[in-house]
Amino acid sequence: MSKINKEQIEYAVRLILEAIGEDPNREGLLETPKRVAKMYEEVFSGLHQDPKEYFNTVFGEDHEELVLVKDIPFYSMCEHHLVPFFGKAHVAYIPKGGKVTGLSKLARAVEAVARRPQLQERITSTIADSIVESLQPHGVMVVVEAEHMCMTMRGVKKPGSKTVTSAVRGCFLNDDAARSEVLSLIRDS
Ligand SMILES: Nc1nc2c(ncn2[C@@H]2O[C@H](COP(=O)(O)OP(=O)(O)OP(=O)(O)O)[C@@H](O)[C@H]2O)c(=O)[nH]1
Ligand SMILES: [Zn+2]
Repeated sequence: MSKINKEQIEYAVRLILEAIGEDPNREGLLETPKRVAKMYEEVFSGLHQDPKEYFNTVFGEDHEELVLVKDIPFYSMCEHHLVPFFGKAHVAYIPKGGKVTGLSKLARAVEAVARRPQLQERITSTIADSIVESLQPHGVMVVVEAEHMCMTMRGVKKPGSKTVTSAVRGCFLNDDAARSEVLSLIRDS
């Protein structure tokens, strides 16, 4: 069963509609609280997932070289305004001791972390730390680039501006060449 209380969301959405001066009983809005509740259940489903659970299965592959999954699209909700921010995550790691995970698991972890009220910095560091804790690799590097709707459709109104965050762990911290390699691979399309 879902841990998200859809009835409570529906009630709250009705209140918001009233508060902005709308009539929640007009035909076009009758189903809106239900739709919003269903949408929130989906976009906040990551709150009840642990990204580390995706790394439970590992292949005993003897590859201690770079693995990079880049351009993983994600959608998240800014925790300050509850409007979307979205972009791409790039996840790199150097496995150790045969702990090589499935490539799709890296994308699943991004999804689980993004589908919560979030900050871009926290998405970036949570992904990196989950990989460190689960796979104990030589190093991890996560780069996230995103456009924040709270900076484009409202407030400072700067459409097209992008925020880039990175989290660097393990051997990448002391290895400029390895960091540059990841960055240039991310840039090459
Ligand atoms: N660090 C960080 N800040 C974010 C993120 N998403 C939104 N913000 C910022 O959170 C801040 C909230 O600022 P406040 O002054 O409390 O809220 P506000 O009056 O709505 O701010 P404005 O957006 O400047 O109108 C804004 O500067 C947003 O740009 C994020 O992922 N990381
Ligand atoms: Zn915001």
